[in-house]
Amino acid sequence: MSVLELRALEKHYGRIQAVNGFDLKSEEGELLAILGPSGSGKSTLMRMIAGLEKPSSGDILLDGQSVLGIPPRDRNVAMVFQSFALYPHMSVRDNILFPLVSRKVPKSQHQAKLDEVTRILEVDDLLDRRPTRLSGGQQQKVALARALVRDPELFVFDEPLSSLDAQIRSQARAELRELHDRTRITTLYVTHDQLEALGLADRVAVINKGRLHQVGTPRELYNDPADLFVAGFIGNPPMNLLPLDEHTVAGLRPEHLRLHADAPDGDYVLDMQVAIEHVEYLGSEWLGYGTVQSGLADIDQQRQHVVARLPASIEPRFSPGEQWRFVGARADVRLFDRASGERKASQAGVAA
Ligand SMILES: Nc1ncnc2c1ncn2[C@@H]1O[C@H](COP(=O)(O)OP(=O)(O)OP(=O)(O)O)[C@@H](O)[C@H]1O
Repeated sequence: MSVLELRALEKHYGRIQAVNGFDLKSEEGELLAILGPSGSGKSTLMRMIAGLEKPSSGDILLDGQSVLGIPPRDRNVAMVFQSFALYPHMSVRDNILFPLVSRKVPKSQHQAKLDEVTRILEVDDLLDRRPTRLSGGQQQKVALARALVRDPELFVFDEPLSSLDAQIRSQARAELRELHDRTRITTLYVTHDQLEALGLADRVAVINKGRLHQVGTPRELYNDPADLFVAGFIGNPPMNLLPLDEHTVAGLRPEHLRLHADAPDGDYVLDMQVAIEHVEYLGSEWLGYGTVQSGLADIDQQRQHVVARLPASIEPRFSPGEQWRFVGARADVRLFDRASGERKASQAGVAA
């Protein structure tokens, strides 16, 4: 088990700041997800860790030792790509053994390593086949076996599930987690898919435009986003972000937007009249969409949309075309500074 540490890591391409001063440290044996939208710097970061790209400044350490001077093949970092990058002309067996051959590990050790990883990944019956004849899920297992065979100190996964069908993705996710729990190899899991990051990782680092916005457990990110970017990115649909006054944006999860009529005596920070526009039934829940008519700052300058989420078991009492009074309780509302986007330290001081 190893600890990966990034210190003030930067990469710029001319004037583009692809990675902008990252400080990040994994725990030993942790599965740490790097989550960000397209162009946020995920690939650049990963390539620097693998040694394929040189940082502009800063340092990358494995177990306290800088790896910057070490060429990629000597870094004990195993990458698994979204394309799996298997060699089509080689059998599954030769694909799995390839890292041992290229690192000149004595042949006498190959069979034991092969047995070990094929048992863990349950690919014993695929060894004589060509990768092109395998399903996506099987190819993924072979790619994982090939990464595991060299006993890496660190796994770096680049969206390893994105080329799989939606149906087998959740199963593949569970298998990845199981593999991690069994091997406890420190893993960096790079993805733009929040479901994957939140569902798999011990902690998630949220990045955007080369900047690290927040590192936390999935629960911390969901309940306590550090800034407006994280608040607007995590959750589907994400937080309602509503201008409360000149200096403050209020964030409220769709499931916390409630009808005033259901609990008229609460301690509310948000109290709004909402015109219902449409209601969606999604099987497990209802989503109600509306626009705020009163109760916020700047309401006359721009339309403020809100989304409310209800469990499918509750029939919505509101219908399109109606106006209802909706509220957000103090305990549920998160406050952000409008200018900086940062979370405000205290919920106090805002009038209900
Ligand atoms: N070789 C390069 N030369 C110039 N700019 C680059 C280069 N590689 C990446 N960039 C720029 O750096 C920024 C980060 O790109 P990067 O590929 O790391 O993002 P990403 O999060 O992996 O995106 P995606 O999810 O779309 O792959 C982008 O603005 C990109 O255009």
